[in-house]
Amino acid sequence: MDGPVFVIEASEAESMAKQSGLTVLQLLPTLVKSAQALARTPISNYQVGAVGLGSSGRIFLGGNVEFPGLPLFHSIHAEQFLITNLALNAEPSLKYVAVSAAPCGHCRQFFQEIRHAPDIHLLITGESNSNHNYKDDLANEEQFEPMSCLLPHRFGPDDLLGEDVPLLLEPHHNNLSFLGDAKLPNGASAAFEDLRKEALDAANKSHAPYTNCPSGLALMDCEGMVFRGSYMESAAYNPSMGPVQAALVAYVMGGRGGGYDRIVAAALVEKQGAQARQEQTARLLLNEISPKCEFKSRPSSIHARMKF
Ligand SMILES: O=c1ccn([C@H]2C[C@H](O)[C@@H](CO)O2)c(=O)[nH]1
Ligand SMILES: [Zn+2]
Repeated sequence: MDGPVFVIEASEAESMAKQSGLTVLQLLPTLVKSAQALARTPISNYQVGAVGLGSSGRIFLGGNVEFPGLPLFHSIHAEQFLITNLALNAEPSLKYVAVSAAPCGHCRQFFQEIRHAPDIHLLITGESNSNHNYKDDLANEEQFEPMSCLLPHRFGPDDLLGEDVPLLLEPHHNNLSFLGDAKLPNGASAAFEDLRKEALDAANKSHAPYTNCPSGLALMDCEGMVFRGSYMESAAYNPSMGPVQAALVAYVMGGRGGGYDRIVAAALVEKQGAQARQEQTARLLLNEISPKCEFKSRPSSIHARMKF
C-alpha cells in the first residue's frame, strides 16, 4: 500500500472487523491511533485522531494540521479534517465518530452543519483508551454518546435556513461559471487552465448558504497532481473551513506525506464582489507555507471570480 490510508472501503472495513472478531462499530476506536499518526502538529506536538463511519459503510480518518508562522486559527482540527474527508469523497452522511480527545466547542459546532447532527454518535477514546478491548464490552453502541448530549441547546442551520436548503455533505450545485471573456493571463499554461476548472468545480460544491459566497481552491504539486477543496460555512460563522484548508486536507490525503513546498500553483474561484472574500486570506496562508507557490489575482466574470 502506498502512503497512509484516509478512507477504508465498506467491504474492506467489514473484512477488517471480521478478521479481528469485531463489529465495524467496534473497529472505529481501534483505528484512532492510526488517525493520530496522520496529524501534522509542528506547534503542539499534540496529535488528535478522528475516525468516522458514514452511511455507505466507509470509514474515514482525519488528524489535526497546524501551520507554523501563522495565527493558530488557521489550524485544521481532526474533526474538521474528517468532515472534509467525507465531503471530498461525497459521503452522504456521518453516523459514528471515535476521537482521541473530547471535541472542542468549534468542532461540536461544525458538526451541526450535517443533517441530523444531534444523532451523530461519538466515542471519546482518550489517550489511554484506544487500546481498550472493545470486543469484551457488552453495550458497545451505548458507549457512543449522541451529539445532542455533547452539544445541548444547539445553534445550527435550523436557526438561519429553510428546511429545503442543502446542508453539508448533501449535493451542492452553485451554478457558478466563467463568462466567455474569462481569458487566461498571458503565458498561462494548459495546466493552469485545468487548475482553474478544478477550482470552479470545487466552488460549485461549496457549502456557503449563510453568505451565498461559495468558493473553491485547487492546488497543483510539482508533479502536476491537483488537489481541490471547497469552502464550508458554519451557521456560527467562525468554525467555517476555508477553501485553502479544505484543499490542504486533500493535499495531505493525496500528497503521500510531502511538504507544502511541493505545491507550485493555486487557483481560487469566488464570486466577484463577494461579501465574504477568501482571496487575501488564501494568499497569506499559501505564501507562508509555500512561498514559491504561484497565486496571481485576476478579475474574471460576473458569475465567478478566478484567481491564479
Ligand atoms: O477539538 C479539537 C481540539 C483540538 N484539536 C487540535 C488543534 C491543535 O492542533 C491541537 C491543540 O489544541 O489539537 C483538535 O484537532 N480537535
Ligand atoms: Zn476542535
